[in-house]
Amino acid sequence: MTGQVVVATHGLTKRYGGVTAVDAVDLQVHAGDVYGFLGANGSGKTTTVRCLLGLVLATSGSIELLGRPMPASAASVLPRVGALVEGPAAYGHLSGRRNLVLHDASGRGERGPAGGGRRDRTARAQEVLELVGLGAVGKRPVRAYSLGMRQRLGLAAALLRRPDLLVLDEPTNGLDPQGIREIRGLLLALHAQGTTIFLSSHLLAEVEQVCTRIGLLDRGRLVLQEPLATLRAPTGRTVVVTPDPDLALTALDGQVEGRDGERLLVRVPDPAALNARLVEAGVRVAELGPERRTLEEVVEERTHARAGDEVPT
Ligand SMILES: Nc1ncnc2c1ncn2[C@@H]1O[C@H](COP(=O)(O)OP(=O)(O)OP(=O)(O)O)[C@@H](O)[C@H]1O
Repeated sequence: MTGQVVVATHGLTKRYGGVTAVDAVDLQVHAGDVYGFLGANGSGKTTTVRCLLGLVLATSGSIELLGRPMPASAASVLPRVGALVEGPAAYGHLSGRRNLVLHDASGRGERGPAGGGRRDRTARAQEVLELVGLGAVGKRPVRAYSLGMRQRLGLAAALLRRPDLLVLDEPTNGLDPQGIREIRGLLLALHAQGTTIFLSSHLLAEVEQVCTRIGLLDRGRLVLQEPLATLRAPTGRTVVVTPDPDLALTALDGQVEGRDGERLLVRVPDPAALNARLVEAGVRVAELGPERRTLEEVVEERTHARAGDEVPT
């Protein structure tokens, strides 16, 4: 299954009147990915997710989910997709568990573990409640739930059918750091079990910790789509922190590209070789390692790269 394309779009475009919310986007999500779909507010993430799930119709372009065209194959594809889009809806006067049972019963198409009678549904609901950490409060009415609990209930609903693909739009919205950590752990566990995850978010640090591949939207356009490991690969420079920066500057003769107090950026790709040279020259080294860009730096660079492109209309 790994390597198979589970989400593919070609030239996906969505216009609302004069606003192009999504602009010729070519997405590729492979089986086994945790795909981090990044972009500032209003960049078009939610619209893209809605198009993927057949909730809005694209203006042009094509979409395939799990190898089948969307929305034409929605009836057969969607039962294999778990989705959490823009804040989960639930009946406040009913318990979390009852909401899940209703959700289960109303689902389109039945597959695998889904189906069965009321007892099966209740058991399944309890199972996913426990998975998202709501096992003990499943019988309470949802109106008594905190925002974080509601978010987790939404995630539980998305997991009911043991989906092959999980599509989550800002799943940590409104959660506190503890809640964010819990969702992160859950996503990692699901990923380890083989679920492919498409996660839209504007929280770079979160995405950096769970995702294997990154797509970045900037004003409706996909300006970056690469494995995280590639983006975070060493830049070919080495960072040195030393209490003897002047001595280091002399010893490295022209290879220092930047200096910030005791921190030097050196145009040498091999930290071990550089360390040997510094020690030999009598330079004390406090820290030394390959320079890597953070996801935040990459995103800023790609987003800014287009800032000057704007043609006034
Ligand atoms: N139903 C709609 N009618 C008109 N314009 C819309 C509609 N939905 C979205 N848009 C516009 O499309 C653009 C992209 O919005 P979208 O909600 O997809 O962005 P987003 O990246 O998900 O942002 P956020 O993180 O704020 O949800 C915005 O300019 C928005 O105003």
